[in-house]
Amino acid sequence: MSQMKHIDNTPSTPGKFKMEKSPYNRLRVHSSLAKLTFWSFVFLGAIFVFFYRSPSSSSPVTSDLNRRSLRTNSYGGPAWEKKVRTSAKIRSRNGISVLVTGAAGFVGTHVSAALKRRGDGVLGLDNFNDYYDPSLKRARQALLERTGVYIVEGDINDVALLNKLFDIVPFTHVMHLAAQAGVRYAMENPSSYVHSNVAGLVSLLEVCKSANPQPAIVWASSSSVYGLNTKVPFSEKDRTDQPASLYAATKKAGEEIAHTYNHIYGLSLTGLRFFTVYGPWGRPDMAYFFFSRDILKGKSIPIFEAANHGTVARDFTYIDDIVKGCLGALDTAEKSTGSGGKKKGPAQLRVYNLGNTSPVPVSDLVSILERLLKVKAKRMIMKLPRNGDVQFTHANISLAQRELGYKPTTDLKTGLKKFVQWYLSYYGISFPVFGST
Ligand SMILES: O=C(O)[C@H]1O[C@H](OP(=O)(O)OP(=O)(O)OC[C@H]2O[C@@H](n3ccc(=O)[nH]c3=O)[C@H](O)[C@@H]2O)[C@H](O)[C@@H](O)[C@H]1O
Repeated sequence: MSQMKHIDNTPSTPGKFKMEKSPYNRLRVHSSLAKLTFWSFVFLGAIFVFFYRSPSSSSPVTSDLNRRSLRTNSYGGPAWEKKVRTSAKIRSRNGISVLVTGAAGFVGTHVSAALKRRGDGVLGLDNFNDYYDPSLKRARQALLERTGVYIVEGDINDVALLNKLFDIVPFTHVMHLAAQAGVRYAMENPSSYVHSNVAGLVSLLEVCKSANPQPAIVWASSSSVYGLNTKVPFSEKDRTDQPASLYAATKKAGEEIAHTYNHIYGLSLTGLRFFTVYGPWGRPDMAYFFFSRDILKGKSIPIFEAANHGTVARDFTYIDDIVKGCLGALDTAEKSTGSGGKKKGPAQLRVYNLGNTSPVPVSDLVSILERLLKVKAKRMIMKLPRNGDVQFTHANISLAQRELGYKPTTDLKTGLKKFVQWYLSYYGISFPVFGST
């Protein structure tokens, strides 16, 4: 303490000390001090105004990113590294080690659990944002923890964290499922789509390209890239240059970005176009999920229809079928060819539809839910809003069938029954629902 005082009182330069001795200088010093104090206040005032009044600091983008806790929590230390290593440890012959981004998400949880079950090493990464109820994500995390999968809490835009993970584990594969999902929400919060689906993808690929060895990457694209395409069923060869939502546009951008990283750096990249995936542990922002909630509550549900009472339909695909498609893509992914950020030869670049090949009108989806929940829905027929929805989706899956061994086996009725079973038990609703279907 006394030492501190001594340091504080010591003039920093001998010259300053000398100045204090002349009365003239003292006067000058006082007036300079007054000036200094005045300008300090002006400066502090300006800082206050900048940080608390600036429109950019309270802009929806900044406040939204803060609110949605996209920042990486602290990480590091031997205990943390041990958890990372243990989770990613391969436990079967010919197993792979996979970094699963978006592991606390719907598809991420199911894929992580399936990989772990067959003995692969799995490390999860998720930012636990609040796009929908984070407690559901925490429940999925708890589920995965029980199977031995650790989820690192962090954002895919955090390059330092990603590099650290690759330093600790030489991942053979990345299953990239972290994304801003939802077609309609893109009009409310466009920047979150750019943040996760474009910037986040680039930061992940930047890290993958420099990793040694480079991993093979399988990632989630979307059926929405077909946009206004009217040729059915949708084939991978069809045009995808007419997206109907910003969500679709960012997924399409992802496919082009994948092409670039494959071309320049020799990264092995496989994009999977998921078709309206549903099932237990699903996303509450999706229609089948909130329809179930609102039917049980006796609330009316908006059912979209196209012009001239046209049917709106989706190729709803059950989660277990999607998981098989993801594993098929991982298992057939060839190695990346680059090293040290340099391409050494051509690498695999693939895109597949993962759908069910059987579109169902949304009104039929509601009828199935009514039977399962034993409650009549209050239907409110509405015109399909012009906010990104397309009238129908229908996947041609012959390419995935041929090359990934993908073969969906669950129809909507069977899949929704499993969903409703899970929904009632998860939310503790006791209800004599089953038996009649
Ligand atoms: O395949 C995809 O790539 C996308 O699938 C999913 O989008 P969608 O197919 O639009 O699913 P979802 O919202 O459940 O609406 C289902 C149906 O209900 C209709 N719908 C919807 C809301 C409503 O209030 N009323 C209604 O009729 C609606 O018109 C639609 O016909 C994912 O959310 C998206 O993240 C992405 O992965």
